[in-house]
Order: sequence, then structure tokens, then C-alpha cells
Amino acid sequence: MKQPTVEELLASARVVSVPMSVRFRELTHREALILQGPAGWGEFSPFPEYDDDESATWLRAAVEAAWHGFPTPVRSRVPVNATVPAVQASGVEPVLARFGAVSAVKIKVAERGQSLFDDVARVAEVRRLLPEANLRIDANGGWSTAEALTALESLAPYSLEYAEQPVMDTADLRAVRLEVQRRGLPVLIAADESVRKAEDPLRVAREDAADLIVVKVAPLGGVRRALDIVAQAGLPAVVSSALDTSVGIRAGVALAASLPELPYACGLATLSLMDGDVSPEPLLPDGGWLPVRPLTVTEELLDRHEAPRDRANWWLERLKRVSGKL
Ligand SMILES: O=C(O)CCC(=O)C1=CC=C[C@@H](O)[C@@H]1C(=O)O
Ligand SMILES: [Mg+2]
Repeated sequence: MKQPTVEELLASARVVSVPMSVRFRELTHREALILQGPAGWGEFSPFPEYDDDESATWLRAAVEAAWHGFPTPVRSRVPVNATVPAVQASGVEPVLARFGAVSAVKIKVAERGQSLFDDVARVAEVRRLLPEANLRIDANGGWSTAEALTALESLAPYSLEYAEQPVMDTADLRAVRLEVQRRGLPVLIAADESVRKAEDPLRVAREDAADLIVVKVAPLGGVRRALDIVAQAGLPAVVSSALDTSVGIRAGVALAASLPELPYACGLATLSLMDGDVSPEPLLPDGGWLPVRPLTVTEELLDRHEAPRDRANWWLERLKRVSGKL
């Protein structure tokens, strides 16, 4: 596919800083560079600490969205989960209220500075509020193998659908999965960082390290590349966001809408954790679903959320450097 030149990328680039309503990943604002090309809008928003090599896949995804467009969808809406950051148990209800009705909830656990007691209390509170929902946890690799097994034993009474990246290392993930099976714990193991941050996103599947994979468009380099990884992995996939504006969420919806099978609700409702967007019709969940529809972005909203000058310059320099790696 033909790639835009750096001049073409810079021509439409706008940098925004959107306030978070609930702190997530230590972030109070989410910065993103928004681009417009012949096929629509694209988002380039690797987290600030990512290096240029890791950021290149994010730019490929933005170029796909804005210059090439998305594959033909096979469904017209996608189910989504609520996402509960590592808040105190008392803070769970107001967070859930932001998402409206949902059939699944993903709960962050293993946050630095917190204990298993905090995690159990948070999961118990979600279960108390939503007795029927499918619950998943995401440790972002924050546990050791032993800690993960202790935690999964302690959380078993709350009926978890799956545990996302309980440990960081892929070999450890496999060990946790095997031990969970040996102990008969009723929880599946999902890989996220082991897919999106790995040199080889298929290693997890080849080594039987997970029961399912989490796929995110930007870190994997676009909808088509993510579809290809899912097909080659041969494992069920959960589509999730990278905490994007509606532009990035639209790409996640495109992926979820094009997968031949979509057995799990997607982690694409994260705009509910933000206080603003670049679209006047943000892709927010309605009754636990997101529609597959075109997206409008307005100058007015790009202006309203315009990033401070120094941050905008930082992003434009990053875009120039990373475009050399496409
Ligand atoms: O999957 C979800 O419910 C929401 C998205 C989400 O959790 C994440 C988005 C962006 C960065 C990550 O720290 C995080 C994740 O680990 O899955
Ligand atoms: Mg994750």
C-alpha cells in the first residue's frame, strides 16, 4: 500500500490533550495526534514513554485508517465491557455508572502500591453490583507466578471469565496457565502485553501460553495486521482499546466488526473514562454496544482540546522521526 510522505502526514496533524474523568495508567490527560487523509481520520497516540520503534506500529495503524480505510465489516454493532481502573471499592459504583448497562466488566488489579486485599474488595464490589455480568481482571503483568496463583485462588469465588496478563513474561504466563488447569481453577488466561509488546505476537499461541489473546489495533499496526495475527494465532480474540479518542476507538470497532468470530465483549468503551472527545458524536456505549458507523471530527473540538504548544511540538517531532520508520 502507498504510504503518505512526512509532509502529507504533517499537513493535517493536530495534537489534542483530552482530560480523563477517572485516572487510568496514572494519566490525568490523554494526548493524541489526529490526522486526516483521503479515507478519513487516523489517531497516532503511543504512550509518551514508548520509543520510536514501538511507536511505528501505531503510526501504521493511523495511516491505514486515514489513507486506506477499513475492511468490510461482518456485523453492524459490537458488544463492549465496562473498564474499572484500580479504584477503591467505594469508587466502583460511580465508575460503573459512567458506562450504563453492560454485560461484562474488566477490572484492573495488581496496581503498584496496592495489595491483593484491595483487588479482592474491588472485584467483590463489582460482583455485588452486577451479579450476572462476565467479569475479567487485568493485572498488566504485575504479579509474580506465585502471586498470580494466590490471587486467582482468592478471586475464584467471584467467577472470573478470564485473567489478562497475570504475569509479564510469556514463559511464566504458560506456567500460570498450566498450574491453573492442574488446580482446576475455573478461569481462562488471556495474553495482552505478550501479544502487543512482543517481538513475535504469535509466540503465545505457538507455546500454548494463553487461552485467548487481547488485540489492539494501534500497537499491532492496523486492523488488517491484527486480523492476520488473530487468524494465524487460531485463538479466540478480545478487541480492546489503547485508551484512544473516538478516532482510535473507530479503528477498534472496525477490527471487532471484521473478525469472523467475536466471542467476547470488547474493551472499547473507554471513552466513558474521558471528559471530552474530538467527535461531536463520541463512540460511547449504548446498552453495552457500540455501533459500526462513520465518524465525524470537528475543528471546534480539535481546537477545544488543543494540546499546549510545547506538547504539540513534542508530538510533531515524534511524528517526523517515526515516519522515517514506516
Ligand atoms: O480493555 C479494556 O477494557 C480497556 C483498555 C485497557 O484496559 C487498556 C488500554 C490501554 C492501555 C492498557 O494499560 C490497558 C490494558 O492493559 O488492556
Ligand atoms: Mg491489558
